[in-house]
Amino acid sequence: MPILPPAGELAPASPYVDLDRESWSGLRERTPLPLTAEEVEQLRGLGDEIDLDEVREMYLPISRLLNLYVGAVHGLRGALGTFLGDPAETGGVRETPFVIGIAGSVAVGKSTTARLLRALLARWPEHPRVELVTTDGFLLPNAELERRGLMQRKGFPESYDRRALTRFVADIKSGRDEVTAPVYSHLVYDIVPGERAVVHRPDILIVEGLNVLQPALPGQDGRTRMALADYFDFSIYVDARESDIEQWYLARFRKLRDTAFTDPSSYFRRFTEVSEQEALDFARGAWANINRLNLIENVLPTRGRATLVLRKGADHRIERVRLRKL
Ligand SMILES: Nc1ncnc2c1ncn2[C@@H]1O[C@H](COP(=O)(O)OP(=O)(O)O)[C@@H](O)[C@H]1O
Ligand SMILES: CC(C)(COP(=O)(O)O)[C@@H](O)C(=O)NCCC(=O)O
Repeated sequence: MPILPPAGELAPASPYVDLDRESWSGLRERTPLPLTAEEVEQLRGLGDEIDLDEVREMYLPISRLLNLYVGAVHGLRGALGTFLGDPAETGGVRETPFVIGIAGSVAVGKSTTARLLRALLARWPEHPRVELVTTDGFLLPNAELERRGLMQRKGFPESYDRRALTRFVADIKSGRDEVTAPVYSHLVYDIVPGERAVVHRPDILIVEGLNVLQPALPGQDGRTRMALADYFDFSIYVDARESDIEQWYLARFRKLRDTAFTDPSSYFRRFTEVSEQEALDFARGAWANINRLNLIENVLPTRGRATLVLRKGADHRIERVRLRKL
């Protein structure tokens, strides 16, 4: 039975506003659609069914909201600059990039969301330079994962160099001209030796990855460390039913078996040489023992921290949107 507050007292306000498709879609107002059907097709990931109507109805309101947030945060930075005196002397707080984190399970479609938002946000004249980085570049190399007994934990928080990832975003946030990150290859399933991705002072930085909303690591000597999310101005959690995500993961594995896995340098090439049934048995195991476990133990518990939760249905269309208002 629900416990009612004593007469005269208000129930605690929910920190979220929950909207269905129709209500959310109306919030795009007159935001123009700057993409064509062909561009959407190029941006969407393998198996992600998003089309131009979905972008117009559900992604344009996100673009409008983020444009308003960027303006508001710049206003706040102006206030901080005024308080601190000459902004140039205080590290130019006004010019700090706006940072967006995008979290969610393996195979939920984070990278499609991130690429679409990058394209939509870059069309606003106020913030044309939008950079996108994925956190996989900060995975420990396979040799190190093996040394630590973590090869079956790829994607779990402990499989990343979390300090380097946080430092990377902190450096961009502090307005450095050029910041670099290691690069991960899905094809060879490892960090690419010697390769670096370069980020040059963007107006907006999008950081996409499984664990971007994880709390801070406990520091030594009782000192508090900064978490990656402490550098975010806005965060998005891409959500869906666990059974739908599993189906998307398996369908993608089947498609990859006919495409990327046939490349001689693919780590998964052996699955093109066994029956589809055997390959899918492996994928089911990887889902159950690695990715589902990580979703339940680490990723899903961070959902409540996101500014915006996009809940997708089995057809990949966003069914509901939850926006943090407090
Ligand atoms: N084994 C693989 N080989 C090639 N590409 C892959 C492989 N696994 C995942 N990808 C691609 O990597 C990207 C990130 O995938 P993932 O981490 O599952 O996140 P999401 O599906 O939420 O974007 C996707 O574009 C996906 O298609
Ligand atoms: C590379 C990933 C850990 C995702 O990295 P992210 O960019 O989210 O940090 C993930 O896509 C992955 O490959 N997981 C390993 C388990 C598997 O092969 O399904």
